[in-house]
Amino acid sequence: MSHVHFQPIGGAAGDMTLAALVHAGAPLEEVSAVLEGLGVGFRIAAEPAQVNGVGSLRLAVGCPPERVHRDFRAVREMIEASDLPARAKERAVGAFRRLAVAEGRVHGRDPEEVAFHEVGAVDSIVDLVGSCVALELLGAETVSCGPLPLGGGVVRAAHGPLPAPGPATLEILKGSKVRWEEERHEMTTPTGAALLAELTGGTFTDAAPPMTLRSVGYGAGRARFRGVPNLLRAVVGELEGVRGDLVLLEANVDDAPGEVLGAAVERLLDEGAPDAWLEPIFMKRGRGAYKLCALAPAGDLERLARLLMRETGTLGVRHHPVGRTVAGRRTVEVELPYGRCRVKVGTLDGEDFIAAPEYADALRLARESGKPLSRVYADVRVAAERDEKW
Ligand SMILES: O=C([S-])c1cc(C(=O)S)c[n+]([C@@H]2O[C@H](COP(=O)(O)O)[C@@H](O)[C@H]2O)c1
Ligand code: NI
Repeated sequence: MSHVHFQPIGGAAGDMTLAALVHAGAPLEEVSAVLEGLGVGFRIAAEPAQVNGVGSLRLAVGCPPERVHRDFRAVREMIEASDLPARAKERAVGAFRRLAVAEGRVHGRDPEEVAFHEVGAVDSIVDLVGSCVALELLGAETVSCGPLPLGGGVVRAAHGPLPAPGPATLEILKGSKVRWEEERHEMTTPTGAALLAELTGGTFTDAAPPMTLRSVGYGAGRARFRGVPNLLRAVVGELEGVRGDLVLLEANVDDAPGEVLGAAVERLLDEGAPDAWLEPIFMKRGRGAYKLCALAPAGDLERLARLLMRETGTLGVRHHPVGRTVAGRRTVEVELPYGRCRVKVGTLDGEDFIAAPEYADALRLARESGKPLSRVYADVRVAAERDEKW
């Protein structure tokens, strides 16, 4: 299970977050391809930067002039109607909600109707949605972040000069631990604060969980600070060991056809259950039936239990917290004469113990090359050994 810990050394903004995740290994072309599905016109330029000698990435988002009114309601509907992975949608909408609620409080507006100015809207959509997609590409299930730094001085905004930190930034961070730095610059923007507050649930701490380090990325800010490098660092790692963050949902069903049960399993998986399956059982008086089981992240218990009831018609769902011992894992890639395939490598106590070809990639290669799936698996394993990927 992957975890990303952000260190907001010089602060955080939406573009710095996306830049740090891309620099840590999330492929920008894949992020852009998913964003194109939203139908907003944009360009992203990624330029390598040196901040106090540290190699990093700086992103610039541009967009053609557009005449679309984008308030929170419109942005939310656009994200919800998209093909983004369920968790990326939830995270992105949650971040926009925090931004809209904060702006609404500052400017005395209904959050639903807070307008994101056209150019700023596309910028924020690319930064926020892009970061959530990048987290999916890195497989990040959990995120932590150190306390965000707040600078000072004045920033130029659409309505004139504003005090830094922006009033919206402070609204978003109410209830969260922050850090004050003696810089006459804005260090954390409303967009950066909203995204990181959503990803961490508003708890900012330097205490990252123990992990096996996989990659590190640096997102560069634009201003030059006197006291700290203007960088946001993303540290990506694998958590391993005992975890107690899942709940097992179970329901015995004896009156639903197989297609309905199969569809329920698919929906549960699509909606964020890490696993879902059916077990044949015998109920009272020897009646054959199925037990529908799903693992749910603790925070999604109610939503997934309701989904299970709606899909199967069952009137109740049992749930139990489940502990699990998990291995660390990372994804590598191998090149075969007929295409590329990802390989999941499992680690225990820092040592690799298994390398498993990614089923979806191997199946695609088998279909494209006409080779049996078992042959593709064998070729992938040989290539992984040959290239010392594990
Ligand atoms: O334009 C508006 S309404 C605006 C409001 C605020 C408040 O804090 S309220 C702040 N700003 C500043 O605009 C830039 C861009 O912010 P992003 O979050 O989109 O990166 C930044 O300097 C904000 O402080 C604008
Ligand atoms: Ni504002």
